[in-house]
Amino acid sequence: MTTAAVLSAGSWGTVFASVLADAGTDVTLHARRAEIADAINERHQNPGYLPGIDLPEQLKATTDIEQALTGADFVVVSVPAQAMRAGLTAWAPLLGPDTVLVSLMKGIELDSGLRMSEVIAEVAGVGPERVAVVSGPNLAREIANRQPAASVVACTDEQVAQRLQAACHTPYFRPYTNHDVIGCELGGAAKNVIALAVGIAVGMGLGNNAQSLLITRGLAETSRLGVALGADPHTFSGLAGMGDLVATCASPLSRNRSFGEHLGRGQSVTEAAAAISQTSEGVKTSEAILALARRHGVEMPITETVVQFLRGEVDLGKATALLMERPTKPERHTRTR
Ligand SMILES: NC(=O)C1=CN([C@@H]2O[C@H](COP(=O)(O)OP(=O)(O)OC[C@H]3O[C@@H](n4cnc5c(N)ncnc54)[C@H](O)[C@@H]3O)[C@@H](O)[C@H]2O)C=CC1
Ligand SMILES: O=C(CO)COP(=O)(O)O
Repeated sequence: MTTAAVLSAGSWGTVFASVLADAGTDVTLHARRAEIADAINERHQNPGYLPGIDLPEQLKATTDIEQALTGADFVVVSVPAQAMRAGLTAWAPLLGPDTVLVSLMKGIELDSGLRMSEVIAEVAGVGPERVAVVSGPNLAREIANRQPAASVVACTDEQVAQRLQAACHTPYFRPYTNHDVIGCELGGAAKNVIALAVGIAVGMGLGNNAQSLLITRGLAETSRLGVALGADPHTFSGLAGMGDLVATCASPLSRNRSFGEHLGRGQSVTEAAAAISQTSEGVKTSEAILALARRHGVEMPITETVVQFLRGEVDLGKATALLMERPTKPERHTRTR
């Protein structure tokens, strides 16, 4: 039987662990707090993150990281992107020699500009063939309710991707394999920044035309950066690109979109963070993506405006003007700029 450890028991970690359990994988979920592990083991619930959701009875939880990691075929990491390096540095000595590490995270590391799979490979000292990524339109609460969803399992090693695909395929969760790790990860991280922008527009009372503008041009600037980083451009019209962007930007369940809505209604970044209370990766990842774009000479006007607004350099009116009053241009260039 395939075995997996999932670190840790936040929204998506808990739900993806449930998907693995429903797919017949033997899963241990690592929780930092004993009351979460107890609630999962005794009542099959994680009320702090997923109130009212019944988790699979076969899903086990522990606060003992060694117990979680020992013998795991897959170690699935789902913590805030900026906290991942520190966490994995502590866990790395406990990993088995053949363990495959799986990232569920949709963020870029702020200091280094590295994607999560790159940080994992660096910290764990493993090659890219032992690191996989799961990314797609996967709002945790919908999947917790076993509503149909699809996702992408990306790895440079097709056989590893297929093993993970089998380990998480259920009647309600349909994973596709993909070899384009760069594109899948960038699509997941960048859509959080665009979801912030869409949320801001919604909070300002702007309509569907403005939201569609941000989604469509957001995808265009994401694709430009992706191509510059070596991604396959087709990935951005797939589940991990357009698919995730549309689901996140359209859904009130998205923390990033909701965070943006608070900002668009005039709240500060601190007030919005307090109101959301869960991970909104786009806030810090916007800075990381803008730095990457500048390094590669790629223009990302929406991301740049989100960053300026989050820094308090422009207000809502100026941010809107910055985007709308840019010099006009053809919709599609063959160059990256
Ligand atoms: N929630 C969702 O619908 C989805 C989330 N993701 C991604 O999964 C990753 C994790 O997100 P969620 O599980 O939703 O976040 P969350 O905020 O619900 O949970 C974060 C988890 O990380 C743990 N953690 C470990 N070190 C931490 C630290 N230093 N600071 C704070 N928490 C720490 C927390 O205890 C908690 O269990 C993010 O990168 C997110 O973009 C991806 C797909 C869907
Ligand atoms: O990644 C997600 C859906 O695919 C979840 O988005 P949020 O992190 O904005 O809630």
